[in-house]
Amino acid sequence: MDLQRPDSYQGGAGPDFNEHVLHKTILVGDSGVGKTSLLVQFDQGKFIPGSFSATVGIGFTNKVVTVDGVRVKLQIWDTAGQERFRSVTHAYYRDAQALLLLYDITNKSSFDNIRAWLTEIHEYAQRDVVIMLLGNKADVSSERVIRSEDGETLAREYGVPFMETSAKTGMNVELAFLAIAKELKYRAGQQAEEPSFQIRDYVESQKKRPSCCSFV
Ligand SMILES: Nc1nc2c(ncn2[C@@H]2O[C@H](COP(=O)(O)OP(=O)(O)OP(=O)(O)O)[C@@H](O)[C@H]2O)c(=O)[nH]1
Repeated sequence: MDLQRPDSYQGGAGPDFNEHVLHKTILVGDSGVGKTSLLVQFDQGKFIPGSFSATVGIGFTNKVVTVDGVRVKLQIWDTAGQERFRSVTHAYYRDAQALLLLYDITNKSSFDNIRAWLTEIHEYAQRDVVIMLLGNKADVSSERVIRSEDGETLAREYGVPFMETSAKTGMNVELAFLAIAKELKYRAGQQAEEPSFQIRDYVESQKKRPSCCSFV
């Protein structure tokens, strides 16, 4: 796949600015937090229950999201969370415009490792990469060990948007990708007179809404 850099990132682009541009988005986080499941839910609207099969290497899915009447093409890369694949996935950070960083609300170490993931992201990714923190498996309330407030606090500390998701029920899955697409669209087409788009404010305002998005 030929990844194109969005020329319009310099600003001043017209309404079709990203019609042929793939915005590279990467899913990262510890093994088992639900990266593959989140992508399958977003792409196919389904959850495949059953035994856990760890991702080997890396793969991608293309998806078009319509935001404010504009088609935004996301190329979403699903990485392997296991330590042994880390050097492979680092190589992909450099071209990423957005990173969805996941932990599992039922797994404390996956949350504790978020700081290390953010250190890696700051080391290998572009300085202006869009980062969103997701606390996944929010449907498993009986096994929750990380409170929503803890996710909020960590996200605030790093200045990134946060939401809890469930790849099983679909809760906030579309919203997470839509918010990323909106931010990327805003950055690509930014005009001096345009009101600024704040992804964190947008996420906060949309979190509670049952449905929010339009996909093609
Ligand atoms: N209940 C529940 N289970 C989930 C959810 N997301 C993922 N799972 C389960 O958690 C396990 C791991 O999910 P994966 O999507 O394979 O995790 P991953 O992050 O891609 O793992 P690696 O490929 O090793 O990095 C699987 O058994 C999934 O069915 C969720 O939101 N809710």
